[in-house]
Amino acid sequence: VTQSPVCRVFSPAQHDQTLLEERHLRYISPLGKGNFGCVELCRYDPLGDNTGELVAVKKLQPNKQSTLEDFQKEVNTLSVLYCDYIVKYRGVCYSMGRLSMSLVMEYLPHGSLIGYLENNRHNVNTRRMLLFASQICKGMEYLQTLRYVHRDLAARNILVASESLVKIADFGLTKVIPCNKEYYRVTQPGESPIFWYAPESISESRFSHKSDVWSFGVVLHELFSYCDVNCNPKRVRKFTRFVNMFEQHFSLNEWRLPAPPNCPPKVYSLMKQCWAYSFDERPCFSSLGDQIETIMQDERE
Ligand SMILES: Cc1cnc(Nc2cc(F)c(C3CCN(C)CC3)c(F)c2)nc1Nc1ccc(F)c(N2CCCS2(=O)=O)c1
Repeated sequence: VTQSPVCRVFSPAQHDQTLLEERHLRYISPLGKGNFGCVELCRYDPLGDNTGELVAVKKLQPNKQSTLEDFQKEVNTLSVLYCDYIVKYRGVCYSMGRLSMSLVMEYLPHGSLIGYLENNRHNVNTRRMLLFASQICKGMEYLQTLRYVHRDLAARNILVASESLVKIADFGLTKVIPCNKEYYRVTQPGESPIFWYAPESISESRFSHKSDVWSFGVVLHELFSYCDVNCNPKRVRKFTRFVNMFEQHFSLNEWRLPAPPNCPPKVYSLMKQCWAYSFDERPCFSSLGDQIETIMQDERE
C-alpha cells in the first residue's frame, strides 16, 4: 500500500470481496428499479432460522448502460468505504448459472430521502433538515479524503436509516480523481441527471469535488423544499416549467432557483455559495459542514 498525502492507493488484494452464498439469500420483496437493474429486500439467513440480517441486494441487469465492469467498479468503490454516513457494504453474491452478480448492502428501512420527506413532511423541521445536511456533508468530506467524486449526489440517492440518520448510497457513477489532477473528465456520456450537474460538468464533462458541491446545493434545495413535486426539477411535470427552472438555475448571472418556502436565509445563502458559476469560488465540504454546524447552533438558541 503506498501512503501519499493526497491519495491512498489500495492494492487489488485489499479490495474486500466478501463472498456471500446465494442459497442463503432469501428474497422478500422488490425495493426499486433503475437503468442498472433492480434492488430487492432479502434476508441473508445462513442459519435458516430467520435470524439473519435484512439486506438490500442490487442485482445487475447488463444492458446498454451498465456493464459487469461498471458494476464491479461500484462494488470495488463501496467495499473500501467505512463511514457512518455511507451505506454499508455487506458483500457480493455471484449466481454463476446466470453469470450475473449482486451487490449486497445493509438495509435502511425508510427508503430514499424523497419518499421520506413527502411522507413525513409534518415532523421534519429545520433542525432535522440541518442534521441531515450535516451528515451528507460529512459523508462527502470522507469521500473526498479518498479522492472519490460521487457524480450523482441527489436526494433520490440519499437513504434514511432512522429519523435522525441518513446515508449516501448509489456509487454507480463514482470516479476516483487521479493523483496528479484535480478533476475527472468523463468520456462515456451516459444518462446524465443534468439538473444536479455543475455547469462545467455539462459543458466540459468535468467532474471534481467542487462539482459534487454544486450537487450538494441542489440536495439542500430538495431537502428544504421537502422534495416537493412542484419545485423538484426532476419531478416537474410540465417541460416548459422545467426549462425555465433550468435556465434560472444555470444562468450565467446571479439568478438562481428561488429560496424554498420558509427556508432560513442563511441556508439559502449556502445554496447560492454552492452554485457559484466558477467552481473555485464554491466552498469545500469542510467549510460547508462548519457553516451548517453554526446555523444549527443559532437554530438551538
Ligand atoms: C442500499 C439500500 C439500502 N436500503 C434501502 N432501503 C429501502 C427501503 C425502502 F422501504 C424503500 C422503498 C420505499 C417506498 N416503497 C413504496 C417501496 C420501498 C427503498 F426504495 C429502499 N434501499 C437501498 N437501495 C435502494 C433501493 C431501491 C432503490 F430504488 C434505490 N435506488 C434509488 C435511486 C438509485 S437506486 O435505484 O439505486 C436504492
